[in-house]
Formats: sequence, structure tokens, C-alpha cells
Amino acid sequence: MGDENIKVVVRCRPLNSREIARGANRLISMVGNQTFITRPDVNDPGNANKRDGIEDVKSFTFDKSYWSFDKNDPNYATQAMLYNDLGEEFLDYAFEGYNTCIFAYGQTSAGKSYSMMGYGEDKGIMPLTCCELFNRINNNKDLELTYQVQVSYIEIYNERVRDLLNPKNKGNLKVREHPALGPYVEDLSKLIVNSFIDIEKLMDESNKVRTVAATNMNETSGRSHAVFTLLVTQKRHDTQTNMDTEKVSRISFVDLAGSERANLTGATGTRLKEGVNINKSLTTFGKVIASLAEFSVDKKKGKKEVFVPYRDSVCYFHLIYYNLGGNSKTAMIAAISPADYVETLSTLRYADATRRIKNKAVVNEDPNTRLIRELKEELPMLRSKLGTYDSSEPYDPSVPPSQQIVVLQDKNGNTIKKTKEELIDQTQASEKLMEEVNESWAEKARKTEEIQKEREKTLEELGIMVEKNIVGIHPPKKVPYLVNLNEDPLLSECLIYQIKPGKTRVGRIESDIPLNIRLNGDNILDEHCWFENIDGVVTLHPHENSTTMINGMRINKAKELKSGYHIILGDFHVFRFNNPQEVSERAKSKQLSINVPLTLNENGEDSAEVSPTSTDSLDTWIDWNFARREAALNSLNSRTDTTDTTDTRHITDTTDTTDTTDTTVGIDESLQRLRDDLKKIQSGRRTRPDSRNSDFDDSSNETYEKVHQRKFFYDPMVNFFNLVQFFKNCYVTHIYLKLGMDQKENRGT
Ligand SMILES: Nc1ncnc2c1ncn2[C@@H]1O[C@H](COP(=O)(O)OP(=O)(O)OP(=O)(O)O)[C@@H](O)[C@H]1O
Repeated sequence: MGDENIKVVVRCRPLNSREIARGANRLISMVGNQTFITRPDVNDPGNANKRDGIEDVKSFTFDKSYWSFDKNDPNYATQAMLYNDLGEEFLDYAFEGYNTCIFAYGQTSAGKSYSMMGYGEDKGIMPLTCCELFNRINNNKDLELTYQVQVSYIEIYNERVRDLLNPKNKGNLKVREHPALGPYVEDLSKLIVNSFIDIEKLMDESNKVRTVAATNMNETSGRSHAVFTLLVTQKRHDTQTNMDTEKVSRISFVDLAGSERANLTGATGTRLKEGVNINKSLTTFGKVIASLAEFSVDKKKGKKEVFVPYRDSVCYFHLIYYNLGGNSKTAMIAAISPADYVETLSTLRYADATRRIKNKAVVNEDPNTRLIRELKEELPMLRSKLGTYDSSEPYDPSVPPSQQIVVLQDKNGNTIKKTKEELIDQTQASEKLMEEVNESWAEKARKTEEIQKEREKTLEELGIMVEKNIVGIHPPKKVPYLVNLNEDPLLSECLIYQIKPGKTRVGRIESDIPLNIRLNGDNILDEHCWFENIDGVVTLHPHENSTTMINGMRINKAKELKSGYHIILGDFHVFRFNNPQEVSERAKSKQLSINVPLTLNENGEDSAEVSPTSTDSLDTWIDWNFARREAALNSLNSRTDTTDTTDTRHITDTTDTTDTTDTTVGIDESLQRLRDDLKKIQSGRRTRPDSRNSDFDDSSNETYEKVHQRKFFYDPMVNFFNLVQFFKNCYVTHIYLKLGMDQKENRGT
């Protein structure tokens, strides 16, 4: 097959509530395969680039333009449409033996994860492909044809590669290169999967691993790249010759970090490094696209190759080597916001340039046989060279291997010089490859099981509940538990920590003290706190000097917990406490909607038992953001000492003395941001049918969502008060967070 352009589709998501709140205009329209972007009106506060009076519309033509702006629009492009157009075609290629890659590119919140992974019932192209892959395999009637599927899943953050399937594979996996293989990740776990359920389970557990790592570093998925790869091996037995032949195809799904340039102004420490690395990888991506696009055009004119800077960034080296300008059928999903001119235009331009790149995909017939042949030639040569040194260099046994030069020839006959140290490294890497490629399927299956056990053991050692052979999050029905909350909806509510009868001790991951829950990250003490469960009543005991907060209040003495309380440990660990027994008793006494004492006064004591302004309904909705803002707010209140002590969420009118010029924007932004996050969490939760079951009445036929929608939307008084309260909270918290963050940055943390 000849050169083929990379397929590029663009998908426009609906306006999010933040954009609606700022009165943003729709700047995108689509007709057929064309996407049009209009320069925004000068009154659009989020888009300041208007040249007055000039009607400026730019048009781009793509392989497909997906209009997902309005779910009620008859032309709304659904997940199924995207899969039917793109997923099916690429799965067909994979069955033919080609490598395929679908990657999502776009700014944060443009809809990359929605298209790739999907939220809740709206499954994205990745799970839909996996599901159909196994449908086809299970429907195979050809007795001479067998399939094996392996999976790997990595996250690239700060130029470091993390194995999400095997938490034992700690830290940074090395990206290496072999002439016969191209770049590859050394020691990466490739696990055998036999069904779609196996894949779902792996995704579920890897998400836990990702959450643990992300919480420790306070990252979000928007700042890392995730690469999910399926290796499909088709083995055909020829009865006439009694020979087996293999085709191996690699199906990759890449969810890239948000493409907006990381704003480095004022950033220090980890954030600065992270920003530099995101920029580095994005710059490399841009350079690669530009040079490959240029290369494709030049080739037509008969010009020579241009330099493609694959190696400028570790991650892009790995990600794009195969998939851009290489042996792969590749598609880009460019996710765009309908209302962000600068970022959307930039994405459309990248997408346009990507369309011009040509790939040359070939069917991968017996790649392992080829690799084994090359390794068999290479290894004896490397081993023999290890005993020698370049005669032009004076030999001195005291010279360390890093300074000894060895001369060898590559497979094209070119003379190359390496240090002995490099040669040892290369020999070891090639030996590992040889071992891997010779591994039998039985051995691979044994390793898969071993890693599976390791993964579950590692999670259990951290105190995280793992339910074997069950997909999804299933909180305990009786035992009280903590559920993690995270800024990133993808990483929220996926870790459950049970608080069993007796003591549950919490401390630092490396602590020598026997602990039930181990956490990492800043400000977690060796022995941080402990929970005591006596007959279903749970009390939290903080250790001296530990940062332990309940509902935003730092506590220094034991405190009884009620279902729904938010707990913050150290700097990054935010949980919600759930007590199924208490909730079901509460439900029985028909006081579910407003009677929960969720607030603490300045002494950390419960406030009024029943309050018409109880934030219960909000509390069960509001997660990480709420808990963090609540903590910030309380901290502010305790500093200014203007708090209404009966309800820590009350703010006195001192806020009104503040300059109000940008108040509305601040509040609106906070509120809208929160609503967006909530929407994500809400829809994400639908994949976790049992999640937070205990928050509502099990005996009722109503679903969890319905109960909360009813509580939130049909209780106007509560709602009104909540919103007023919340409106104020957001503003004060906004100011506080800004101050706090400035201070933190100044300290270089
Ligand atoms: N095509 C769509 N139809 C409906 N809603 C969408 C669509 N695309 C995205 N959304 C919604 O927009 C929000 C942001 O999408 P998403 O999380 O996929 O963004 P992202 O680009 O992956 O962000 P990040 O880079 O932070 O991971 C989500 O609430 C999602 O449900």
C-alpha cells in the first residue's frame, strides 16, 4: 500500500456552563466536512482579539467535521457516529494486520476524553473498539485462525513514563530504541486479556493506580498524556504445510495533555517543571507536524527528506514515531470548544497541517520472527565486542567503562563508536527483548496473573478496596468508608477505603509503623490519624500536628463523623465519609432531604440539627472543589474572625466591603467551573452504578441521580439559600485561594 494521509476529524462540543455564563458566542459552524471559525465579537469577554468591524471567517476542510454542539440538534454527532465512521474502519485495518493509532488533540476541556474514553453511558471510541474487537474474535468461525490480545497502558507526565497496569513498575520507564523495533518502552507490562470485561477491569484498576499517583503529585489527567495500546496477534495455521504464520497489529489510543500552552508566568517548582515539559512535548509535536507536512509536500516536488525532530521530547518520540509519518494508519480527533477563538484556531491549524502528513502503513507479517532473526545476529556481535576495546585508544584497566571506546558496525555497515558502558546497556536491553520475544503464551498468561495479583496487593496495602472479578466501584453496603475526591472527575470517586470495626490507622506510605491506610504526598505524617469504629459509630482521631480537617475545619481532638462529612488529610488527600448504616437509618426516618447535621462551628462541633439552609443537597453533589473551597473559606473566616459561628459556611457581609469590580466574574467563574466539574462527575458516576448507593434510599425505586436531581432542583428554598451562600463562598474563597497560591508560589513550593 502506498503513502496515505493521516485522517483528521474535528469535533465541536457544546458550550460549557462557564462559556454560557460569560455570554460567549458560538464561533464555530460546520457544513459538510468544512469547519468555519468566526472572529469573535468585541463584547465577548473571553475573546479579546477582535479587529473591529472586520467580518473574519476562516474555513478548514477535514475528513469529517462532527457537530456535537447541541444534543437536541437533529445533526448532533453522537459517540456511535464517531465510532461507526472512524472506529470501525480502523478496527478493520487492525484485523488486516496494520498498526493503527487514534489520537485526540485539543485544549483542556475541549472533549478529548469524551471522544476517546467517554463519560458514563456515552462510551467513547476506545471502549467501543475494544468491545467490538472481542465481538469479532468471539464470532470467528475459522478454526485455523486464533487470536491473542495483550494490553498496555501508560501515562506520560513530566516526560516520565508510568506503567498504569503494574504499580510495581515504579517511577520512570525507559524509552529505548532498537533498529528492528523502533522506539519501545522497556519493561512495560503487556497483559493478556480474553474479553471486554477483562479490559474494563484493567481500566478500572489502572485508573486507581493513576489516581494514587496523581494525588501524590497533585496532578490532573489534563496535564498528562495517556496511551492505551492493544496488541492483537492473529495466528493462522496452514494445514497443508503445517506451518504457523502471525500478523501482529498494534492499536493505540492516545489522549494527549491539554494543548494550550502551559502558562509559565510566576510558576515555580513542580508547576514550572511541568509547564516546561508540557511545552516541550507540545513544541515537539508542532515541529514534528510541521516538518512532516513539509516533507510530504517536498516529496511530491522530488525534494530530499527534511529533519523530523522526533527525539526532542521523550514522550513524543515514543508517541509519534510510529504514528506520524511511519508504519501506521493514523487518525487525529481534534477536539474544539465552540467559543474559544485563540485555542480553537490553533487546534484547527494543527489539524490542518496534520492532514498533509503521509504515512506508509504495511501489514506486519511475522514481526517476531524478524526480530528474533535480527537479535540472533546482533547479540553474539555485541557480546564479542564487550571483550574488546578500540585499539586506537590506550588500554588502561583503571579506565571506567564510561570512558572506554568500542568500535562496531551497524547492520548497514556503518562504523559507530560507543562507550563500553553504552554497549553493556545495549546488550542487556537486547537480551531482555530476546527473552520477551521468546516467551510462550503460557508464560505471558502466568505473568499477567502475577501482575494482576501484584496490582491488587499494592492497592490493598495502601488500604484501597479491591473487589476481585468485579468491574466498577462497589462501595460496601454496611461498613463505613471513605471515598476519594479529586479535582479531576476522571480520578474522583474511584478509591474506596473501608473503616472496619476497631482502629484504622492512617499514615505515610514509607512509614515503618503498621498502618491500614497509607498515603503519600506533602504533609502526611508517619502516623497521621486514626479512625475508630465502635458499633458503626466512627470517630476520627488526629495525631498531634497533623493536618486533619473535617468539613474544612482543622481538628486537634477526636471528632465523631457523620455520613457526608468531607475530610482533608495533608495537602492533597480529600475524602468524603460515608456510613451506609447511618444513611439507611436516616432514610428510614424520612429525613433524608434536609435534616443532616453537616456543619461544624468554629470549635469543630456540630451546629444546628435541622436547618432550612442546610447544604446537604449541595454537599452530596459537591466534591473536591467544594471541600477545598470550604477549607479555604474556613481558614479565611478564622483569620478575619467574622464568621457566623453557628454555621461555618455562613459568611458575614464583610465580603461586601471588598472591591466589587471583578466580583461577578470571580463568582461566576468559580460557580461555573464547579458546575462543569459536577456535570462531569455526575455523568462519570453512571459507569459506577453502585457508587454512593448508600447515599440514598435503597428501598426506593428511584435512581441515585433522580433522588439528587429532585433534591437539588425541586427544593427551591434550600436551593436559593444554597446558591446565595455558595455565591458568597466562591468569591471569598476565590480571593483567598489567589492570595494563598501567590504566597505558595513565592515560597517556591
Ligand atoms: N461531544 C460532546 N458532547 C457532549 N458533551 C461533551 C462533548 N465533548 C465534551 N463534552 C463535555 O465537555 C466536558 C469536557 O470534556 P473532556 O473532559 O472530554 O475534555 P478534555 O479535553 O479531555 O479535558 P482534559 O484535557 O482536561 O482532560 C465534559 O463535561 C464532557 O462531558
